[in-house]
Order: sequence, then C-alpha cells, then structure tokens
Amino acid sequence: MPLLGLAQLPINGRLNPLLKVSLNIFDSHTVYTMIEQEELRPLYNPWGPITTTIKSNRLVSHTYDSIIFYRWTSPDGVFERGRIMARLVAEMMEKNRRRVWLDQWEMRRDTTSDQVVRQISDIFLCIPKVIILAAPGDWDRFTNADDIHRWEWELSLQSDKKIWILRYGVPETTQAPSKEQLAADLRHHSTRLADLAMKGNIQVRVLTMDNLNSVLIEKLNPDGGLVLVPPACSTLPNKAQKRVIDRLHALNDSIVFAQVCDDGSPIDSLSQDLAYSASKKIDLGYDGVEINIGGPMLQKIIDETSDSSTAVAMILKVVDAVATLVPTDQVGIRLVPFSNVESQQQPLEFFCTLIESIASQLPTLCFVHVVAHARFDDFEYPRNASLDKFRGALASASNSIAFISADAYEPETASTIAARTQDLVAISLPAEVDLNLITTLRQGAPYEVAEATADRLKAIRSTFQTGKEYVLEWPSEQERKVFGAMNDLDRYLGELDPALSYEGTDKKVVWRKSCWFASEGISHPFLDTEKAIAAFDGDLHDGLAGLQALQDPSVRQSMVYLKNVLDSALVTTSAAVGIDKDMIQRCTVRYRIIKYTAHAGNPGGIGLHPDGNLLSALITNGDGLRVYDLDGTVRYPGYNGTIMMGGSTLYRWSQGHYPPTFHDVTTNKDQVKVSIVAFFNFPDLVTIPRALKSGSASDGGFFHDIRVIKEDDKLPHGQLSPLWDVIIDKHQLVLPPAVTAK
Ligand SMILES: O=C(O)CCC(=O)C(=O)O
Ligand SMILES: [Fe+2]
Repeated sequence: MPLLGLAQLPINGRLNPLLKVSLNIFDSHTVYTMIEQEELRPLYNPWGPITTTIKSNRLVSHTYDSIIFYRWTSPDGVFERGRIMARLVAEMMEKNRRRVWLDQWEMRRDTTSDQVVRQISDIFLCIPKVIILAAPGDWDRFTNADDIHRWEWELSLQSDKKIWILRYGVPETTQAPSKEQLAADLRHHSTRLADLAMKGNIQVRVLTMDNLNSVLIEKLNPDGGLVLVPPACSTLPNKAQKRVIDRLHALNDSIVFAQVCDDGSPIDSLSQDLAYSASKKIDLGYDGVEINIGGPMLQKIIDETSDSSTAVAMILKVVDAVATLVPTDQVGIRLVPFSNVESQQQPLEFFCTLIESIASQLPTLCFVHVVAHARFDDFEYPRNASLDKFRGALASASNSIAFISADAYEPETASTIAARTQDLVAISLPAEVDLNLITTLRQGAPYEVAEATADRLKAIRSTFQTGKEYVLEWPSEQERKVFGAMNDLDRYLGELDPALSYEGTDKKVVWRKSCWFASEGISHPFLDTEKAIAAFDGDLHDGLAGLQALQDPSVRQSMVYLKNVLDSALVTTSAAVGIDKDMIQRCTVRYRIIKYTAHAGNPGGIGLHPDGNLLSALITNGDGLRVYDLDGTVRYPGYNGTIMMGGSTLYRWSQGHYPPTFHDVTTNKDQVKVSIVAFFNFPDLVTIPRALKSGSASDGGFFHDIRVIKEDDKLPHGQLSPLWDVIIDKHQLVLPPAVTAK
C-alpha cells in the first residue's frame, strides 16, 4: 500500500478536519507514566483485621451484572495486554446486554493490603458475578502470599459470588480445564487458593484471539484514515497484527502506523533496539511507525537529565537510529508534554526545542503528534491546554511535517482548530469512550456524550435535585497524587497562624489556618498579582497569603495539580446541571485551603451552612464534614473523591430546582484535617442571569442581585427559609436566638 502524504488524506472528498488517529480500544496514553524504580517492598498480610469501613460507593446507583477486575501493575509490560483483554471482554459482554463494571484500578507495588481489601470489599457488595482474567504468568505469582494479584484471587474465591475465570494468552487450542483441574493446577502454587477454588462457584473458560476477533475487527475504524496503532496491538501475535493491518488497509485510504516504544532497555542498546523493532513493523506490513517519546527509558532521560540539551541530543540519537532503518517519511513521533509538566520535570520549552531539533535534523519526517491530555478515561478533562506553542515550534522549523494535535476535543473545538490551522486534529478521549464517535461525526450526526458519561451526568443531576452531595471518585493513581498534594498543603498551612473566624449560619467559632487562590475560570492560571487578588471578591488578607504561598514551588505544584482535579469535577457537574459551555468558561473560581486547628482546647469546625455560590468542589483528607439532607438523614461523605455540592446561587438560578447542600464541619481537638474548596461562581456580575434554562417563563421570584443574595444567604429566614425550615425541623436543630431573630 503506497503511503499517502498525510495532508492529502481525503475524507468524504475533502480535506480531513477530524481524523481518528488512534485505534482507540488499544490506546495507552498513560501506562508509561507509571514507571517505578522502587524495589518490591514487603507488603502486609491482607488477612489481618479489616478496619476500613465500607463507604457508600459509586456502583450502587447502577446495577451491574459483573465486574472484571483489571489491575495494571507496571512496569512489566503485561498490564497492557491485560487491559486490552479486559476491555474486549467487557465489550463482548455488553453486546449481550450485560452491564459490566470494568474496574481499572491501578495497583502499585506499594499498594497496601488495606487499600486492596477496601476497594474489593466495597465493590463486592453490589456485584453478583466476578470475572477474573488469568494470564499465563499468574500462577507463578501465587507462591508469593504478598502478591497483590494473589490477594485479589483470594478475596474473589473467598466470596460467595459466582466466579468466572477467563484464561488468556494460552495457545489457541487449549481446552478449558474443569474446576478440579484448575484446583490441581493451583495446588502446585498455593494450597489455599486450590482449596478455595474447590469450594467456590467457578466457571473456567479459555479466551482465544478468535473469541475476540469479531469484537476486534468490528471496532476497527470503518472509515479509514490515519490509524496509529499503539504498542498493545504490536505485542499481539504477528498473525493477529496482520489481520488488523489487512482489515484497515481494506478500508478507504487507511494508513496504518505502529507505535514503537522503548522497553526500558539501557540507553546504549535503546537506539538499536527501537530501530530494529521499527523495521520489523514495516516488514509486517505497517505503513510507518510512530516513536513514542514517553516509554520508560526515554521518559527517564527526560526526567533525569538535568541538562536539557543533553536530553534533546539523546532522544535525537534514538529517532535518528530509527530513521536509518525506516524511510524518514514513514516515521512520526508522539509527545505527551503536559504530563511531564504536571510532575514538574522538563519545562514545556524543552518539548519545543525537541520538536525544532527533530524537525531540522529530519526534514522529511512524517508527523509530530502531540497529545494534550494525559490520563486514560479522563474524557472530561478540561485542560485543553493550548498546543499552539508546539505548533509554532514545528512551524518555525518545517513547513512540510504534519502536526497532529490530540485532545479530548468536542467536535466544535476540533473543527475550529482544523479551520484555523493546517493541522490534523484528533479527537482522542471521547472517541475512546465511544468507539463509533468519529464515524458518527463524519456522517454529520450530532455529538452525543457516551452512554457511560450520560449515566454519570444523570446520576449527578438526580442527586443534586435532592440537595445531596455527589462524590466523583478518583482513580487510585489520582488518589495517591491528591493525598500527596494535600500533605504538602498541610505542611505549608501548619506554619501559618491560626485565625478565629465566625462561620456558618449559626456563627460557630472556628479556628483555622487558611488562605485562598483564585482564577478567572476553569483552566485559567492562578491570579498572580496583588492587584488581581485585591480586585477579586474575598478577604484580602487570606488572598495575599495565598499569593505568598504560590511562591513556594512545592505548594504551587500541588495547587496546580489539585486545581486540575477540582476544575475537572466542576466541568462535569456544570454539564450535569445544565450550565452551558460559555457560562462554564466565564465563571470564576476561588480555591480556599483550610487547616482546622484546635485552639485553647477548642475543636475547629464550621457551622451549618449551604455555600453561597453556584457549585462547590471539595477535597478533604480527614473526617468532620457532615451533610444534612432535606429528608432528615445526616451523612459523612468520606474522602475518596471530589465532593460536589450545590450552592444557594444555583438554587436561585434554577428557580428552586437544585436545593443547596447543607453541611457543617466538626473536628475534634486532636484531629488534623485539611480541605481545599473550589467555589465556582458567576464572575463579577451584579445580577445573575434570570434562569438556568433559557425559555423558562418565570424567574420564581428569586433575587438576582448578587449583593442581596450574599446578605440574604446569611439568614435562615430569607429566601432560603423554606429549606431551613425543613432542615431545622427534620434534624431537630436549635439555632442560636440571635440567628433566628428576624
Ligand atoms: O472542610 C470542609 O470539609 C468543608 C469546608 C466548607 O464547607 C466551606 O469552606 O464552605
Ligand atoms: Fe461550605
């Protein structure tokens, strides 16, 4: 198949504005960011007492028929395979109208038994059937009682659930063993597992490529285009890869590139290894190769080479080596710059220099593919950070190398960029969730969010209609980073002086250490000048303290990370309650960090209140937050995700449709708790728009003047009084007389 110049790729007879560049079921943006250098640490015995209480969880609102545990445990390369399998099996089952929870929890070598037990037992409560994907290597790991994979088996087999064991990676002719054979097999490695297997309700099946083939082939982009096949696919048997290539070549004008990625081998042999595997890919029938500058070794170079020109030179050497074995116009490179900046390694300029150097050294290179988002399944990630810097860098060095930008674009954004630039634009994350998305869009159908997203939005909406909070849970990788960042804030706040403040409608006295940061909107940077802080609504003292805090590089880094998490939750929740995109962009955010402290023996806390703004996103690392429902229940949201709450402005704007979430905080005197709250609100508007949904006839008589709202909010007998009456009555509260007096 002749290689077409990318710019000539015709889609529906015209130059392609939306190009599917990844074979999404296989895509693997992040796996390589999880490289660890640590040794395997001894882990605790998982069968000790389980102290973790089971929290309300995300599965309850849906009914799933089964769960597939799928863990990735870097960096042995096997995870990638497991992930494809999990995904494909889930799809096979979903075709049969079974709802599958694909549990993609990242397990690390330092994951503790407690975390495993918590996660699994939590999920077990609401799932009738467990599917275990068993790779050939698993058995060998079962002699090690500390192996996290083994705990998972043990917990599963110990449960009263129906278990399906799907073996994969075995020769296609393997017969599924009986339960007895399975137990006998396991007995060589672990008597306990064997005994459990004999007792349990188990079905064993063998999963062959043929089982999967129909799903696999069906999912291949039927419209053709440039398909960048990621490494996971390249690790399939050659026969399977050929099938994929053939299928894609049979489609209109498809060009198929394989992603090649270093396997972590030492730098000396890296260039040769990569060049060799790239040439093998061409022999196999691929039209070209995409070098992923993000595999373990290259990433290590980027992370650890302090001198950036040395790092650039080392990477250039690798790219160059590939280009000696594969024609340069069949070589592209893939970069994921933002994920690096997040963990503060090389600055973005490094990637610009890298792009410029590669482009001038290899002027006939096929493309530079820059991926903006960095997380798997994070399809609502609002960063959409501009890639113009990188575009500019490439343009300054070459006018023939194609630039491909990939992000969680929506069709409008993608079209705008396609119209504004000469670039190829890839919708990556939404297409990963909805595999037919690109085809649908090309056919001119309206953009609809994927079913899973739609379900989530619906769940948020119905929760908010009852005035309750909604918790957007974190994947465990994120959880780890969030708590790391929270510890950092804790450290910083610990050095500030505590201040007394009177909070909540009941004017409870609080001791807290606090400061705030602000931004002009989602994905805007933090305000960085005294003038901007002074102009922003809020107490100046704490605002200036926030400005000071940003001078501390580690606080800044942690805040940037937490901001991303909070912003993402705000975008999702805004979409759920119907705040339109323009408004989302215009709303400002104040991020307050708080450390509750005891003072003179008095515990810290905040009195009962609803927040006054549109939406609040809260991350906290300790107990103390309490939510008062309108139905009289009291709940403690816990801290395994971003807690979303409606505010009184949303209540008014939605004309009473979304009651605000009433909450308070009580911490005892020995307790440490740090919180960060993102208050999302209209920008300096004096009056709020009349109705959340355009076309609403009446405005429900609610105040629209923000200043009036602020005053009114402080009182339980203002516009919120019908709600306060319910709360006071259902929870049998007694507010201080000064507060209740009209
Ligand atoms: O720290 C918390 O858990 C909640 C803080 C809060 O409600 C607020 O600052 O409005
Ligand atoms: Fe609050």
